[in-house]
Amino acid sequence: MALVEHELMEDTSSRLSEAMPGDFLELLKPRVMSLVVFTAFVGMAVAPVTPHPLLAVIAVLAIAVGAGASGALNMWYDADIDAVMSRTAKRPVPSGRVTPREALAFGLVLSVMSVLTLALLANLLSAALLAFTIFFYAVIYTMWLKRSTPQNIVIGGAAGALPPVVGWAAVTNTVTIEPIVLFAIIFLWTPPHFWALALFKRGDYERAGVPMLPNVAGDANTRLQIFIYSLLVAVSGVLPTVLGFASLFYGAVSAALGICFVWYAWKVWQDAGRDEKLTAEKQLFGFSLLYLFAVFAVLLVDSFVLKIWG
Ligand code: HEM
Ligand SMILES: CC(C)=CCC/C(C)=C/CC/C(C)=C/COP(=O)(O)OP(=O)(O)O
Repeated sequence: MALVEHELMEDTSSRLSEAMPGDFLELLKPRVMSLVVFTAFVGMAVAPVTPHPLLAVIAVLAIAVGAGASGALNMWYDADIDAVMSRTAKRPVPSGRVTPREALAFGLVLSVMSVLTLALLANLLSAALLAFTIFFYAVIYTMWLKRSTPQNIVIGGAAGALPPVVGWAAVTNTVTIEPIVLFAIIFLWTPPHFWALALFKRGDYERAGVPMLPNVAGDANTRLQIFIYSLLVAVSGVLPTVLGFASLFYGAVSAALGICFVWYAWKVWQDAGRDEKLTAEKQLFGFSLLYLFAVFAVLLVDSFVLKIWG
């Protein structure tokens, strides 16, 4: 009888679910991580070396797997808050398609594999940086900052900004001023990128009890901070030219994109409370994605041209 009771009370999370491969793919946050991996690739491609093509492919794959793994660990830990937010409720863990144990094991195994791959096939510096990035996002941001401070995104943004540094280190075994500038661009870009979304997903974060800036500091304060960060984004975007590792062409394009970024942020600041559909906020979020992709894509083409003709 006792045995039957024990079996009935057994923790069902230890059983394997009937998850499909697509559910595990979703744990990797593929859409967000595609841009993360692109920035890592650009960090690698602008480095003043010509790595063996196989090393470059393996390093990009390792960073992609590490980024995805950190997404799986984030979804494992955040299942409780994801369950109450409309944007995230259908994710594999809160919807029960993947058990928490499976998500945790998946995230841990992929993290170890990605770091070991860089350590064995690239170098220890890039492996340590990747391990630190995964740790920073999965532990420091997800388990601590996200639930405890409205500055969560500002500090946590360091994790999202590190991939180009990892990419650069994988092929050069160094960290110099160039990848630090790429880090700065993404680091300063993260608050306007995320707070624009937080303004139109405010209800979600309120329900989940997550202290995102709009819920804690209020609407007007968030809009002003978005505007200030957007000015810093525009300035950081031209630094590669100012510091001499990108051309005037890159400088002109990134300056134009930076002015557009400031313009969208200005509209968010000025439109405060006037538009119920929050169009300006949605436009700024969309433009933030285009901005980062475009700045890194132009830098990639620029460095390619400079390497050939420079
Ligand atoms: C701590 C830093 C960051 C936070 C908190 C954050 C937050 C978010 C959130 C909540 C979304 C909406 C995702 C969804 O719809 O499920 C999003 C979308 C997105 N983010 Fe970020 N983000 C951060 C950094 C980054 C970085 C560094 C990149 C790329 C370099 C990035 C790229 C994207 C992309 C591409 C999307 C659109 C995804 C889609 O279309 O579904 N984010 N971000
Ligand atoms: C190489 C490597 C390890 C890269 C990691 C890069 C990184 C930290 C990306 C963060 C992007 C992201 C999805 C943030 C979401 O925040 P959230 O978790 O609060 O959003 P959610 O509500 O959508 O889960």
